[in-house]
Amino acid sequence: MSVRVHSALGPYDVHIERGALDRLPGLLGDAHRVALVHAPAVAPVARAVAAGLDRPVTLVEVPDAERAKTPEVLSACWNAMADAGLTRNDVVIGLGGGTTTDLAGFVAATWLRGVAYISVPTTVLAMVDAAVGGKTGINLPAGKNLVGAFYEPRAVLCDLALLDTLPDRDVRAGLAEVVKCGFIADARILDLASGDLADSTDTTGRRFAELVERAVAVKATVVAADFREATSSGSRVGREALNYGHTLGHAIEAHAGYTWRHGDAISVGMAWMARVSRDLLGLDESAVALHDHLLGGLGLPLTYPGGAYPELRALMSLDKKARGDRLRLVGLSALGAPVILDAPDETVLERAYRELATT
Ligand SMILES: NC(=O)c1ccc[n+]([C@@H]2O[C@H](COP(=O)([O-])OP(=O)(O)OC[C@H]3O[C@@H](n4cnc5c(N)ncnc54)[C@H](O)[C@@H]3O)[C@@H](O)[C@H]2O)c1
Ligand SMILES: O=C(O)C(=O)C[C@@H](O)[C@H](O)[C@H](O)COP(=O)(O)O
Ligand SMILES: [Zn+2]
Repeated sequence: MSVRVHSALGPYDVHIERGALDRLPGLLGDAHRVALVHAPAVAPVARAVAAGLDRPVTLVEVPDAERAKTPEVLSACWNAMADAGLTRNDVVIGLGGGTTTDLAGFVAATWLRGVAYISVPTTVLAMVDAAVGGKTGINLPAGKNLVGAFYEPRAVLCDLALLDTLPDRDVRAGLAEVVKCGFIADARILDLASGDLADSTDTTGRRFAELVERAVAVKATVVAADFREATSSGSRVGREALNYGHTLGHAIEAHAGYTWRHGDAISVGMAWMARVSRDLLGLDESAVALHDHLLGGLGLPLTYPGGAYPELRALMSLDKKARGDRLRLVGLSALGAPVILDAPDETVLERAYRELATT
C-alpha cells in the first residue's frame, strides 16, 4: 500500500510493501548520475541496487548508526558528491536506518543547495518515522539533531523484505516510534500491539504491516498540517506532538555518547512523560500502566541511572522545543490528546524521573 504525504514542499508517496525497491528505476527521471549513500549493514543491497540502475552509481558507505551523523562524515559525503560529479538533475539515494537517511537527506538538501532525494529505509524506525516528513540532519556532542534542514524526498520506498536481516533489538526499537504514534494519535495501534506483543515484532506478519502503515499515516497527517513544526501555540500541539518522549530521550542519547538506540532512549522518555503527564495533566494511572506494559513488553528500557538527572536536565535545555530558558515538553492529558507543557514544575520532573528508577 502507499501513503501520500502532502507536505509544504509538495506531495510524495511512501510505498510500503515487499518488493517496493523495484520502483526505484522508475523514479530517477532524467538523472545522469546517482549517489547511493548507505549503511555498512546493507552494503550487499547497495551493490545489487547499483547493478540494477542503467546509469553511473557512486556508492558512498558511511559509518554505522549514530557515528554517521557527524560533521566529519557529512563533509566526507560532500567530497564524495564532488568526486562523483553530481549535478543539479542528479539524485541522492539514502539506503539504511534512520541515521543514514537523516544524513543522506541532509546531504541532498545541501549539495548544490538541493538535489533530488529518494529514501530507502531499511529499519522499522526509519520506515515509520525517520524517512518520512522531511527532518534531516546530524548530531553534535552538545545535542541531538542540532544541525539540519527540512527537506522532502521524491519518494520513500519501504521494502518490508529488507527487514528480514534486521536484528530483533532494532525491530523492537523501531516499534517504540510506532507505539508513540498510538499514544499521541491512533488508539488502534495500541490495541493492535497489546493484542499480541510477540506477533507485533514479526516483520513478515499482517499485524506488523498494519502497525507500520498506521504509524506512517499518523506521521503523514501531522506533517501535512505543520511541516515546519511552527504551529503549536499555547497548549495546542502541531508537529511537536511527534516529539513525545524525545526531550528526555535525546538527552539520554547525548549523555550516553550516542551509544544508545534512539528507540530505546525515547522509550525511557515516554515512560517519564507518562508520569509527568499523570502529575501535571491528570493522565489516568491506567494510561501510565499501558506505557509500561507496551514498552516493557516489547523489551524496551524504562529506566536510566538515577544519578544522571542533573546532567540530563542540562542537556534538555538545548531541546528544539525550548524557548529561551523555558523548557517545553509534549505531555498527554489523555491517550490521543497531546498537550504542550510550558515551563513545567521542575520538582515534578525530577520526582517522575526518580520514580522510573524504582519501577
Ligand atoms: N528525521 C526524522 O524525522 C527522524 C525520526 C525518527 C528518528 N530519527 C533518527 O533516526 C535514527 C535512528 O534510526 P534507526 O533506529 O534506524 O538506527 P540506525 O540507523 O542506527 O540503524 C540501526 C542498526 O541497524 C542496522 N541496519 C540497518 N538496516 C539493516 C538491515 N536491513 N539489516 C540489518 N541491519 C540493519 C544499522 O546499520 C544499525 O546498526 C536516530 O538518529 C534518530 O534521531 C529521525
Ligand atoms: O518528525 C518529527 O517531527 C519528530 O519529532 C519525529 C521524531 O521521532 C524524530 O526522532 C525527530 O528526528 C526528532 O526531531 P528533533 O527536531 O526533536 O530533533
Ligand atoms: Zn524519534
